[in-house]
Amino acid sequence: MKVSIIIPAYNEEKNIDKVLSVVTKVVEPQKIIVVNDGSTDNTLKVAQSYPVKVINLTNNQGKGGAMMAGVNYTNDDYVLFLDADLIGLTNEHIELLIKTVQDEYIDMVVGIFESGRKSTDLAQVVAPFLSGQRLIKKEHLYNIENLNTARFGVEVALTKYAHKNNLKVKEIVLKNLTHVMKEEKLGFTRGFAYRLKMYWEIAKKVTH
Ligand SMILES: O=c1ccn([C@@H]2O[C@H](COP(=O)(O)OP(=O)(O)O)[C@@H](O)[C@H]2O)c(=O)[nH]1
Ligand SMILES: O=C(O)[C@@H](COP(=O)(O)O)O[C@H]1O[C@H](CO)[C@@H](O)[C@H](O)[C@H]1O
Repeated sequence: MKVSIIIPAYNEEKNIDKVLSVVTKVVEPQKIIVVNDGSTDNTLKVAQSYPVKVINLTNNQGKGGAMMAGVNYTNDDYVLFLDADLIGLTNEHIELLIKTVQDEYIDMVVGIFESGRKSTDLAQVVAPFLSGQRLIKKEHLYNIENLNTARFGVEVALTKYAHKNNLKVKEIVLKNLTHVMKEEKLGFTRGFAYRLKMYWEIAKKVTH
């Protein structure tokens, strides 16, 4: 089974090291694709300092657009999406995600944070279908309309497609994993405003 890891990254210069230092030890470098989504910080430079493929989008496309840029680049049959701001990622997490698809012929595996931090654990208990950590058979992605413009609605679009088409989906627990929250990245006011924008992008996909 051939899997590429796709990491969409927008202004993650402070966070992406923690992810790339782990994935580059587990997976062959040519299988790792970082998509710099028009960042205005040094994300591009940091990503380029690792032995990975870096796709540089000069304008911000939103998360869905960045993910699909990676999907369109790879020839592998499966793609594993990981957020660039994970804290506590280990090779066991990556191996578990890949092994689950391999052993159980699952179409999509969704990784859920547990015992990472109370706030992020809770967010994923409430809305596991939003998780950015997921491995999926690439062919499905071409059947879903407008993923590249879905921005933060991309996970809802994937979840809805999976449900409608009776895909085999499995949620697995990723222990001791969390991520940097928007308010931590941007400060409370800007972070909260960005969160509301994300909810709007999600809501548009829920109702569409
Ligand atoms: O326009 C964007 C917004 C986000 N991201 C990336 O998508 C992932 C999830 O975004 P974020 O961490 O902001 O969302 P959260 O997990 O806080 O909801 C991260 O790797 C971001 O760098 C992106 O590539 N383009
Ligand atoms: O879990 C959530 O409610 C949101 C927000 O996370 P935080 O409140 O910033 O920890 O994060 C997820 O949702 C986004 C939209 O589906 C995904 O793109 C992110 O990858 C995911 O972490």
